[in-house]
Amino acid sequence: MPAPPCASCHASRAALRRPRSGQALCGACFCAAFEAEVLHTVLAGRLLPPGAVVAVGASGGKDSTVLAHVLRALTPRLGISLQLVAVDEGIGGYRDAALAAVRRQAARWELPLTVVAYEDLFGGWTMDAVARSTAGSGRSRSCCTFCGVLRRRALEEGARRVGATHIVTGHNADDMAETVLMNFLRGAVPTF
Ligand SMILES: Nc1ncnc2c1ncn2[C@@H]1O[C@H](COP(=O)(O)OP(=O)(O)OP(=O)(O)O)[C@@H](O)[C@H]1O
Repeated sequence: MPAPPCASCHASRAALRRPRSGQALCGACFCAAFEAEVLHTVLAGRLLPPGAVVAVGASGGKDSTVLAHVLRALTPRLGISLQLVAVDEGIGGYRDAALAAVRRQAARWELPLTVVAYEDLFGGWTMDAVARSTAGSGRSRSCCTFCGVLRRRALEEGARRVGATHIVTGHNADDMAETVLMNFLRGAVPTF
């Protein structure tokens, strides 16, 4: 069955159906609607005032890539400036490729990039070293816990180095749902 026409421009075929509204949109109209919603959210919530220096936590993944891309498009209307901050956790075979992606993005977008490495910040400790030291101690599952805490610290340090007034990350509803589910699985639920 052919895709329906775009509900916004009526000229192109729809590429997707928006989950909440059910609206079928083509790629160009979806991107325009998404950018307008982000702009409205930022302005209505006064999240990023004019003049803000915004550090974008850039992991090289899709969420922070979309975040940086959209904020860059909105920069003239918001009157903010952007800085990319990437954290190198020192996870061999994983973060190297992601950091290379962030470097390519920074070059394409002509945005300044600052990389903060755990190894430099935490006296030679990388996540690989943390994993080795916790392996066999029955605490190896807590690697993510260590990494989350250290990453927040590293992002703050990166933001401090570039003089940022705000930090933004690509956390979204999926991440929140994942956190809630993981807390349930660990038995970390509120007791009344
Ligand atoms: N190494 C990193 N350097 C800088 N920011 C990071 C890093 N890892 C995560 N972040 C920030 O935290 C957000 C959530 O990270 P998470 O690990 O949950 O990845 P994700 O939800 O898959 O997002 P993404 O697709 O951007 O990687 C990212 O969108 C990014 O803004």
